[in-house]
Amino acid sequence: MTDDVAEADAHLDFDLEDESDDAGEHAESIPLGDPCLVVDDLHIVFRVFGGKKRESAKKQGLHVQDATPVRRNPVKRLLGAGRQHVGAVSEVHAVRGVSFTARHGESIGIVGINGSGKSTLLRAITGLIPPHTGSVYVDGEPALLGVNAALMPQMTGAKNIEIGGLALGMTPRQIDEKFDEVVEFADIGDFVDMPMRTYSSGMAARLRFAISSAAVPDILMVDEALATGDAAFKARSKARIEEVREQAGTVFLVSHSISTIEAMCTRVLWMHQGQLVMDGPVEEVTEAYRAFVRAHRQARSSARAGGRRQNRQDGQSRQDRQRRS
Ligand SMILES: Nc1ncnc2c1ncn2[C@@H]1O[C@H](COP(=O)(O)OP(=O)(O)OP(=O)(O)O)[C@@H](O)[C@H]1O
Repeated sequence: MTDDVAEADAHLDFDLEDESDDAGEHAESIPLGDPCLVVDDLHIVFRVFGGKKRESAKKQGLHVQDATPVRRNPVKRLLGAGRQHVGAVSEVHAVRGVSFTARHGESIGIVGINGSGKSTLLRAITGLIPPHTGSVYVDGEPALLGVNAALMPQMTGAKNIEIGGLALGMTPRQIDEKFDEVVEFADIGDFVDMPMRTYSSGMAARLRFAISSAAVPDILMVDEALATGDAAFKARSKARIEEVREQAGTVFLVSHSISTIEAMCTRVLWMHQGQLVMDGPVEEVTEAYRAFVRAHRQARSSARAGGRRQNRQDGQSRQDRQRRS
């Protein structure tokens, strides 16, 4: 663990106490295969136009700096008039020097407070975001259809199963064969013929998970989808994750629910302020992460109590002064 963790700011937001249906369960370790993914000193930097993201990223302790101004060709500048962003260009260093190796058959949880870089790391592994520096070597095809992935909200669930399946490299025939299974797994019933924008967030997340795991991918990425499901869905998801691992696939699971991570993973990566602060067996990392979260909750509530005390004292002194004058 680095000093960064000890210095973490008070911008914390997570569900540590959501100990749910899967509390107390543990994923079984299976013999691991060869490495299937190597992440080597990976850095991801976003260029941000205007000040809003920059301020929120700064609050989370991320490294934000002014970027060198982009010189635009004068003709393009004129053509683009009215579409230019207002405010300075800055950079958010969302992933900072992350390195690790994953093996076939591993189920790896990624934990960390909001804005620590978990989703960015997943998206970089799938190739959705190019590395600023460093490298990602993948053996196999990662499937990422987490809750942030863009299926088409205006299209029906059925059409999205087709699009999602094609995006994952399935043939139209394979999609046809898997169709009923996906609908049943997602438990969306007749909603399959309704546009996805009419779905509850839970239904949409379940459908994404069902699509992304339909083809038993080499690397399955799951970003929070399981958090929105009920006990039965979680049990089905767990079985699906096991199936992927047994067929020598690798699973990455981002979740704010420690009990879900404990139930479904065999290894945990803890991200903080874009860095990998701990990488190890589930119990070791979740114990340290729980302690970190509790310490910061305590620090935050003491700071709030101190603030209230100070306000009361200030109010009292004001009243005293008014009485005297
Ligand atoms: N497209 C983007 N442009 C600019 N900054 C971004 C972009 N995507 C993410 N960021 C910033 O990068 C940092 C890491 O974000 P990321 O979504 O990876 O964190 P996270 O750990 O997944 O957070 P959460 O738990 O809230 O989902 C945040 O400060 C975020 O504001």
